[in-house]
Amino acid sequence: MGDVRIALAQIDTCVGDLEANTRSIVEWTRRAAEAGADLVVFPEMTVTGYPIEDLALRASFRRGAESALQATAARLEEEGLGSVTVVVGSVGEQTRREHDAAPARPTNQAVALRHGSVQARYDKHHLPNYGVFDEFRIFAPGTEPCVLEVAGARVGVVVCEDIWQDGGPVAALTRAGVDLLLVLNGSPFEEGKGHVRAELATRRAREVDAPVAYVNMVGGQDDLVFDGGSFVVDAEGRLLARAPQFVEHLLVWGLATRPSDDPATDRPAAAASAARRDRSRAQVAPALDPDEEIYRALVTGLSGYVRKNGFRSVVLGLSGGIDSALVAAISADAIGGENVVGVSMPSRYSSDHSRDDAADLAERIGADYRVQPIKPMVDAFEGELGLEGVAAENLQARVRGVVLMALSNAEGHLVLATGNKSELAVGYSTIYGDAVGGFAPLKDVDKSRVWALARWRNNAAVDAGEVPPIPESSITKPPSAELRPGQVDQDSLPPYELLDEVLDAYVEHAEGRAELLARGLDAAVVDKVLALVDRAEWKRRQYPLGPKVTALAFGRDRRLPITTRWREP
Ligand SMILES: Nc1ncnc2c1ncn2[C@@H]1O[C@H](COP(=O)(O)OP(=O)(O)OC[C@H]2O[C@@H]([n+]3cccc(C(=O)O)c3)[C@H](O)[C@@H]2O)[C@@H](O)[C@H]1O
Ligand SMILES: Nc1ncnc2c1ncn2[C@@H]1O[C@H](COP(=O)(O)OP(=O)(O)OP(=O)(O)O)[C@@H](O)[C@H]1O
Ligand SMILES: NC(=O)CC[C@H](N)C(=O)O
Repeated sequence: MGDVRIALAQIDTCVGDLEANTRSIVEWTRRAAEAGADLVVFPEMTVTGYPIEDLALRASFRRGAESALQATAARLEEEGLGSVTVVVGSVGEQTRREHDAAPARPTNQAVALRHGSVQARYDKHHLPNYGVFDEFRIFAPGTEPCVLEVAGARVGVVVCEDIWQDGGPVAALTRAGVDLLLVLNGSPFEEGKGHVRAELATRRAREVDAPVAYVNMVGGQDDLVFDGGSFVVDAEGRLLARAPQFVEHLLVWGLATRPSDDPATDRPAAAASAARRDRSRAQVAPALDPDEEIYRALVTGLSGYVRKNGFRSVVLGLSGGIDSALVAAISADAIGGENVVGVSMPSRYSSDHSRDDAADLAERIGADYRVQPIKPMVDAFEGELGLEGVAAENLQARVRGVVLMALSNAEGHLVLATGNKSELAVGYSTIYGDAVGGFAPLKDVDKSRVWALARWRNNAAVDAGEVPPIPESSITKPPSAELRPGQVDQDSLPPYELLDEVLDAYVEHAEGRAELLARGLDAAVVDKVLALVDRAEWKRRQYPLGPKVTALAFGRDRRLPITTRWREP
């Protein structure tokens, strides 16, 4: 047996775009073939995109995916790529037993294509059903392991969650003996997850006593961001190759084995670690700094959402504050500053510096900057309705929401909501006001991190010899909604540093009041924050979606009843 060249095609698929996804499979297989690959492996559910949620339950969708898969096999052969073994993911159907009256259930499938036909199919065994995943609802689990023969090597195939659980297919492959374990992944990004994936791969590599090739998808899909970062570890878990994060990439690596009648061991020679060594000089992309990683995840999430939903531009209100400034900078990095419409909407309480900072920011990022005073509109509403207090304050935010939605309707921009995770936690936004929009880039970023990301982005610009996008005063000024004279957030909220500490314990770690007090937190602060968080559940449910970047994002990760009388004792 000679060298087996393996290509990990880290691509960006779009859910439901069978045509584009399969075109991409052919294109990246061509690149892999040019790089001399015997085997090219794509991410989880390549043909359909991931996650497909209840599309899996539509027979018409499953038929469409299967015919796209068959057409891809034929096209690969027609284009002279048939000798490469191509492993892709798709939606499959459970093999039905004879006399089985129940309709076949969908499966999350890996499929090996070669010479124009399907060589093997593997159904994912372990279906994740926690956090953002609901795979038990839509898929039936597989029961059989899968081993491919590629250029004389035995290649085991599993899908994502299969390596997160003990037993099942990895145990079966250990018994069967493999030279390589392939893992097709749709593993959503969250802070620090790279280490977890590497540890898991190491564990499974040692278990099967063979290298593990882990290929992950890249790109944004609704509230999920896929960061790529595909990699290969050897049988001891040492890193051999790693793709960069947040970009499509082809990672090529060579597995070399000695002849199959290895006398050094009585185990199947193909599975013996002594019979394997890595001869590749594949690249190892450097790991990213934590702030850069999150910033780039946000950029990827936003650009994916904009592009895949057919938008070309975004619109947002520029207040001169840090949240809108950071969202504008992320937008400029995602789709180009010229596609960002920033609107300053001064009210009677807007300070001069907030307008200057908004204009300065827009100039720095090259945005389409507009000024739309809202005073006449607010006055008209106030006069007609006779409003005062909170009702009058919120009117300003609501008029701004109307202006942004009007620009969206008239010119086709996606409206961005600028709220951050801390505000979302305590309901500190005006519903149907600054909470309007289609996408909320900072939804999973707490206020402390908002400042850190702004500083990171500005420093990165300085390092690159560019103009920092965010005006320094937007970073240093005290946060204010400017809904009444001299208002600052800290009139009604604890300092953000303290607020974020309480939120981290209560929301992210689901600690109770007693545990919070045991941390030494002030009882009055704890009681206030918990009451605000509990009361704001309904507001969060109506908030636009935004990219998940932490272990626990509001939305699918944290599902609480809105109507509940439970309060922390
Ligand atoms: N359980 C429930 N189910 C359905 N609806 C419920 C509800 N509880 C209240 N409501 C509704 O919610 C309304 C109150 O909510 P809402 O109208 O939003 O108003 P509200 O939450 O009372 O006030 C908005 C707060 O956000 C602050 N803010 C506003 C704008 C920007 C920023 C910022 O810094 O970014 C901060 C502002 O200073 C104020 O403290 C009620 O009138 C009621 O209609
Ligand atoms: N004068 C304004 N002109 C345009 N948009 C505004 C204005 N004031 C508020 N907004 C919009 O409403 C959002 C809520 O901002 P607000 O100033 O109330 O609080 P914030 O959370 O501190 O946000 P920021 O840090 O962006 O100021 C802003 O991010 C911005 O999109
Ligand atoms: N698609 C999957 O099976 C992903 C599940 C796995 N726990 C991950 O987050 O990577």
